[in-house]
Amino acid sequence: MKRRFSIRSFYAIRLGVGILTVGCLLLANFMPQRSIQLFPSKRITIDAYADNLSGGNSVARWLDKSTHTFQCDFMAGADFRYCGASIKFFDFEPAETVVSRSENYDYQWMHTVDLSTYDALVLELDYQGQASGLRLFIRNAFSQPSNTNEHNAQKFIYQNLAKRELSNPITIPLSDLKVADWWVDQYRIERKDASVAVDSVFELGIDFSGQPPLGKHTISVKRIEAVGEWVSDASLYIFIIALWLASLAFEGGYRIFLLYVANRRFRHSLLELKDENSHLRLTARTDALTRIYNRAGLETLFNKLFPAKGHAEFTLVVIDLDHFKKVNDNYGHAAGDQALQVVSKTISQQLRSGDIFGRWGGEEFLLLTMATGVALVQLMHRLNIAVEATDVNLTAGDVLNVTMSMGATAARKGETLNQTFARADAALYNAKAAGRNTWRKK
Ligand SMILES: Nc1nc2c(ncn2[C@@H]2O[C@H](COP(=O)(O)OP(=O)(O)OP(=O)(O)O)[C@@H](O)[C@H]2O)c(=O)[nH]1
Repeated sequence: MKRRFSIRSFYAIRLGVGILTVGCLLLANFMPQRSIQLFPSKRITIDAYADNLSGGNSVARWLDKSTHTFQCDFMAGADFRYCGASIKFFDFEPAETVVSRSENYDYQWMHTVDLSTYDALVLELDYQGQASGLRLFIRNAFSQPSNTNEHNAQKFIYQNLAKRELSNPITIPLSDLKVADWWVDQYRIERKDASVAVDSVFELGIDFSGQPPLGKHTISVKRIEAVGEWVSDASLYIFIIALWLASLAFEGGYRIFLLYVANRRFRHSLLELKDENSHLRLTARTDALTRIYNRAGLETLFNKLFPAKGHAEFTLVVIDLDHFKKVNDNYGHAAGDQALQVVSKTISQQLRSGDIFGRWGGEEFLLLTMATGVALVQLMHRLNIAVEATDVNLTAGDVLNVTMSMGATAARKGETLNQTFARADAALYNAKAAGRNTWRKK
């Protein structure tokens, strides 16, 4: 299996993730802020209003609509003096954007803006007058069954702006905004609903904090913008941590996978070695021509049985093909080989599973059998008859029959292989002397 990753690849991945981390941090620092211009805009109306709408004497009027400059003329009369400008959002472009509420003004709010993904509001205002400061206010749609459509019942959020701040653009973090106490009191808002929300803003306004001094005050609303980061610090850090965790998890997982593969390969080669080993052991003990035990194989087994533990427990039989030289001389060596193969197969077929049969060398075989007495006699006869009756069909087309002579002897207690073998060999000699194709026992 081809390895796609090496340890060096992991270092490369770590370096890549490191570079990506630094890149993200730099990008987050140098990336321009995300912003939305709320004012001026074509899809808004800005209207100036004052307490003369509710029975007071203060009036609001536009001095210059093109610069959104209006004047509040506070006059005594109302219990609570007010005057300001209100910006409302639309999803279409209204015919007129700069209006006065006293002129046939429609209160319905048309469209909401979600500012919750921003961090701050930036305001540019101009103020001429004797008040200590102005107030930015926001109304966010607040749906309670009882007050769904009532304009004043919508969540009122504000921040006071000191007069001295107004000479420059002011940045008001959204987290600095407050929910007005009067709104909470008046509408008996539960504490869980009394927190700042800017997800459905439908009105932004500039008016006065507290009770402003009587007289004329001039306000120009130049610009209102919401600004924020493209990616919050929290998201950025979560992303970086997730990136590292993912790369480390990948690395860990892949290392485990590599270990698993290496382990499997190791186990596989171990099995192969085992197979090879047993194959070698088998070949070392097997005769290449006849596929029965060879001399080494027989000796290994005989070493466990000799010196003989008991008396006449088993019989050792030496088998020798008769006049085999003639077979070779008359039919050729290859025919002799074929005869050896056929004879060893024929003998094997006559044996029991406990019998040990192998080629001792040349045309000589050894058989160690548990058969003794009558069983041995029967076996010996059977073997002589079977071999004699088996045709050796030579490749050249000739059919050959071979015979064999056998010498058998029972192993005596304490005897070595050589001692038993010598007696069996003497018995074989007797069989040969008796005319061959027979067996003798000693
Ligand atoms: N084809 C072949 N011949 C073999 C092999 N091993 C031994 N021989 C031959 O077997 C013959 C054995 O001959 P001898 O020992 O003289 O005995 P024999 O001709 O079988 O006669 P007796 O044993 O007296 O019956 C020799 O010609 C060997 O060359 C072998 O692996 N293949």
